Amino acid sequence: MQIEQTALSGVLVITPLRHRDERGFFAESWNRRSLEAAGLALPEFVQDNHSLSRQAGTLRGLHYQAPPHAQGKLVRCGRGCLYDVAVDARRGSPDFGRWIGVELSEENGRQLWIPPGFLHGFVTRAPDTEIVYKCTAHYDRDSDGGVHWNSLGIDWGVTDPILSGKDRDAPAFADWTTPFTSESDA
Ligand SMILES: Cc1cn([C@H]2C[C@H](O)[C@@H](COP(=O)(O)OP(=O)(O)O[C@H]3O[C@H](C)C(=O)[C@H](O)[C@H]3O)O2)c(=O)[nH]c1=O
Repeated sequence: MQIEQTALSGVLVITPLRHRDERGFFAESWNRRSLEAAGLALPEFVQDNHSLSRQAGTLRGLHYQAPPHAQGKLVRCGRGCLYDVAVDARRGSPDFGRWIGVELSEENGRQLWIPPGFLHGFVTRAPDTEIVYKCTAHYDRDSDGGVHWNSLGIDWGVTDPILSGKDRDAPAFADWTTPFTSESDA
């Protein structure tokens, strides 16, 4: 397994080892003991999510859950290809408002660890793309929120994505008050 830092402190790319043979491959997509042996102790996960987006150019984001329901997410692409984006939303952070994007695909097997306190979104780069991700807090509809995808200068590679009504109407980052007041509050 490989663990790589990104330009955002705390956001990591984790790539499990794939054991390949003539049938295909086998990989341990999640193994707490292996990560801890590599010096990475992630919080406990309590919920797994799975969504399918039928068309390329589908954008879901930028989403968060406010404290005390803030979610850390370990994201991977089970089928297809997507561009996954994390934005630091912690007002106390030197990276506040900064973003990174990573291509996750069934081919590259990469995973993105996004700690609580970050906005999360992705845009699909292939039809019938499936995302699966582990969350450190349960879904809480009342603390679920969003920021407009096109209000942070993120280069999504699309100009007219397929969006939910919620995402189309989300507030711009500049007009939004983050609920994450410091790293400890995330
Ligand atoms: C997130 C969630 C949603 N739902 C229900 C609520 C709606 O009836 C339906 C679709 O929800 P939504 O439109 O919020 O789904 P996405 O647009 O994929 O939202 C997700 O996309 C971004 C990328 C994320 O990181 C979040 O996990 C989440 O915000 O599933 C649940 O029952 N449980 C859940 O955990």
